[in-house]
Amino acid sequence: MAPLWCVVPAAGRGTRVGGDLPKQYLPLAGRPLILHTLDRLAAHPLIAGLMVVLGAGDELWPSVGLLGSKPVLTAIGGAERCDSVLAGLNALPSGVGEDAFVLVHDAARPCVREADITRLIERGVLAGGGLLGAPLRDTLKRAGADGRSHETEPRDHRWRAFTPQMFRRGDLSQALRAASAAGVTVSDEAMAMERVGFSPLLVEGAEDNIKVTTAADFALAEFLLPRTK
Ligand SMILES: Nc1ccn([C@@H]2O[C@H](COP(=O)(O)OP(=O)(O)OP(=O)(O)O)[C@@H](O)[C@H]2O)c(=O)n1
Ligand SMILES: C[C@](O)(CO)[C@H](O)COP(=O)(O)O
Repeated sequence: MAPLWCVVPAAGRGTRVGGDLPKQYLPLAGRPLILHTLDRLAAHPLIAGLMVVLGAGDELWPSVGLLGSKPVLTAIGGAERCDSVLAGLNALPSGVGEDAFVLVHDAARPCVREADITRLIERGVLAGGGLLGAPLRDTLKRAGADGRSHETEPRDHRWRAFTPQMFRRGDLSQALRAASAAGVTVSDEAMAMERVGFSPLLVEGAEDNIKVTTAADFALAEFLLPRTK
């Protein structure tokens, strides 16, 4: 199989973490969070190159000092994650055809496992596209504005969505444009594809592929990093 490009949205502000710096540049085990993610992606034998999507006016990227033999390009993202992903897709090299599969992986998920990426690619290609995720394992409550549980919802057939997600470049670009034109902010690539009638394959991945979202997640990610190689 020909190696794929991976778009890495890294243009968020990390508001839920707080602080002055976007979370992707905060230290995790002594190095910027984003560097762990990019190193892991670049080391994957089925990944050809990285398209890192940065925030407008990002002055920190040059100091990241990513080393390696694979191409790393950058693009400027937008207000929402979906805008950033579309900007990254648009900026991919012309050699990446519309029919080529591309991966999208959050900069904020540094603990992704090589084996999970491989499984997503192998199964996703046959299915026309898919995403890593995991079935819900907890009882699910519907909360009211009063902070009380008003209903217990069925958890059957409910999955949490992770990244990477993988689709054909042209299909995903079109689906993201369609959502944007309709004024819908999709929270992941699969949602954009679902809206145009495609049913992405759910590929079960490790639950420790966490998204660093709050300050407390840094300690968890630091614990997980050496255990998820
Ligand atoms: N406009 C945006 C928003 C998010 N992202 C990226 O999408 C990934 C997942 O988003 P999330 O965890 O929500 O990051 P933030 O938007 O930075 O977090 P917050 O919502 O707390 O500000 C991150 O790698 C983030 O940098 C992006 O590229 N462009
Ligand atoms: C794409 C994603 O990682 C799937 O879980 C997630 O939705 C991105 O984070 P956000 O908080 O929705 O921007």
